[in-house]
Amino acid sequence: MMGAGKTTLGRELAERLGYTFVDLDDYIEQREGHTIAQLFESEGQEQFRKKERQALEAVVHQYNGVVVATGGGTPCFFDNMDFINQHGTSFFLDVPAEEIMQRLLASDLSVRPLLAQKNETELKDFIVKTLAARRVYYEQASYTLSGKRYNIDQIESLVKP
Ligand SMILES: Nc1ncnc2c1ncn2[C@@H]1O[C@H](COP(=O)(O)OP(=O)(O)O)[C@@H](O)[C@H]1O
Ligand SMILES: O=C(O)C1=C[C@@H](OP(=O)(O)O)[C@@H](O)[C@H](O)C1
Ligand SMILES: [Mg+2]
Repeated sequence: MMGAGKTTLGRELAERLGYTFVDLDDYIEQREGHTIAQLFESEGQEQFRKKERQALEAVVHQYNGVVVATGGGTPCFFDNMDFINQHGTSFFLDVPAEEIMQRLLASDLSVRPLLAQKNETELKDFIVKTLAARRVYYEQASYTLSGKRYNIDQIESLVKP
């Protein structure tokens, strides 16, 4: 989910493993020459999801030994979750909604177009509802990491060949 810490943890895990780190949002922004917010604004979410899937495929083919931090919506469109699991080991960061809320409120909401311009009540409502709707996709991950803090040694041991 947005704010769960995929980008932060992914970067750290890649460093530990000596793998390349790719943040899928950053990758799309570089390919397209526009920010995620601009892409949502100019083309809408449906077109963004197509670009996101294309980027996912491109990353898988481009790198060998890569940690990918997807966007929070990536697993929930097309057969992306199957694609992810066919090509790697996946992790669902199952962070409590209350903690996600705190993290997002302390961050810049404008970079996440689905959250921009929401007040605190709307944000809370959106996170709880979206998390509930997306859980069915997220739970298809190879591993679920629950809670606010993770043991990076443990995660490393799950992916180390
Ligand atoms: N384990 C953590 N504990 C507290 N704050 C965190 C943790 N991981 C990430 N954050 C913070 O939460 C926000 C969202 O993290 P980020 O890695 O961008 O999440 P995501 O990529 O899943 O949207 C950032 O401000 C980040 O600094
Ligand atoms: O959950 C989502 O639908 C989205 C999550 C974002 O990534 P993060 O999960 O890294 O914030 C980004 O891909 C876009 O704003 C849409
Ligand atoms: Mg991210």
